[in-house]
Amino acid sequence: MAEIEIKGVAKQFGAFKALHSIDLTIADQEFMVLLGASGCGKTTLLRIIAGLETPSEGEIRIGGRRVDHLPPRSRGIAMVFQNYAIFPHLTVFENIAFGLRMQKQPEDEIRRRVTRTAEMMHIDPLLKRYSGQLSGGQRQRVAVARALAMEPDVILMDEPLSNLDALLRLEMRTELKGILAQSKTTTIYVTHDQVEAMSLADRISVMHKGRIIQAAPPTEVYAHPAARFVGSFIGNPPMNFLQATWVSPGKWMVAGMVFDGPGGEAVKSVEFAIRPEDVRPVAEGGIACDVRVVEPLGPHLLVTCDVQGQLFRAVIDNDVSVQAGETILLTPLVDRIRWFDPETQAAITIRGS
Ligand SMILES: Nc1ncnc2c1ncn2[C@@H]1O[C@H](COP(=O)(O)OP(=O)(O)OP(=O)(O)O)[C@@H](O)[C@H]1O
Repeated sequence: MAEIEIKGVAKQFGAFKALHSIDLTIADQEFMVLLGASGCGKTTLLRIIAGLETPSEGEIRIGGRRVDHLPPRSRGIAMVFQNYAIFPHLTVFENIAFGLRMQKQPEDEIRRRVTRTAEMMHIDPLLKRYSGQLSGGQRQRVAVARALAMEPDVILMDEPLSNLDALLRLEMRTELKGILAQSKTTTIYVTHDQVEAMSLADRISVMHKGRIIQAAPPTEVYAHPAARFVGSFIGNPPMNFLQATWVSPGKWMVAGMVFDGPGGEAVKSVEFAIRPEDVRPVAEGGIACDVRVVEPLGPHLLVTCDVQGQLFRAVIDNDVSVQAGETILLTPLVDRIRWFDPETQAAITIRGS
């Protein structure tokens, strides 16, 4: 069992606070992705879990055992990093065996584990090759095989696919998902690529300025962002936000249309949000959108508009005739509308949404 518990973990670099009291529990065998823009603290959190960095505050437990005072080698983890430290002068076999030799495992055990993980990663025909002669994708597999050969409880990965070209990235992503699901390890995977995060994760922790803003399954993060930041970071193009004005309890005017929204005394102002794919063109009664740019995206059109001085993007079917300079009417799918508090930026939940 390798549940990972992170409690109140903070990290200060001089006067700069890189992490603010992080609380996160990753279940045994869960695939958790840390997602966020450059500098949000993902790598720092991963390095603290690995033991390569000491937290300024907080505790870390792996499988119930407190590890934050233990050296990396005693934590039962294996790591795969962006510049995956494959030794070019060693064969693939010796690269995969590297950690096992450090652990002084017996020779027949080393052979068994190297062969098994090489088969798993489809690099068994390459075992005798020198790693310097491999392609980027093959080197990447060697790095993952080396981590898996340790049979760790936990694998930590920091942008492991970022050096690969787009097609190889896609292939490796699919393979990694399958292999890690079989291997029964608990995985923490750092990326700033939201597509990678969505496709791999059981849960995504969205980080922003040293905090975890939301930790939830990918579909939940996408459909129900807990904060404005999450909606604006996840999704390509991201969520649209429009100002709303109060009409009467539970009714809000948004760009000339009235919608049911948050009610109650406490709600004084709200922001309306809708994903670009959750609007439909209508002949009358929609939000008036002044079309600025139309971009064909294969099956869809990306239409960038101005709505009363606010940027609004719509993804609509490519059989709709629309041109820059026109005004079109778009109506949002009512069950996809989300509301945010402009002050706290937190999502306001209303019944049924
Ligand atoms: N050793 C250090 N000394 C001072 N500041 C640091 C140190 N390491 C990281 N930081 C700062 O802490 C913040 C978080 O860095 P971190 O590397 O964790 O971000 P990240 O989200 O992984 O970004 P990236 O995707 O660019 O790797 C950054 O502002 C970084 O400049």
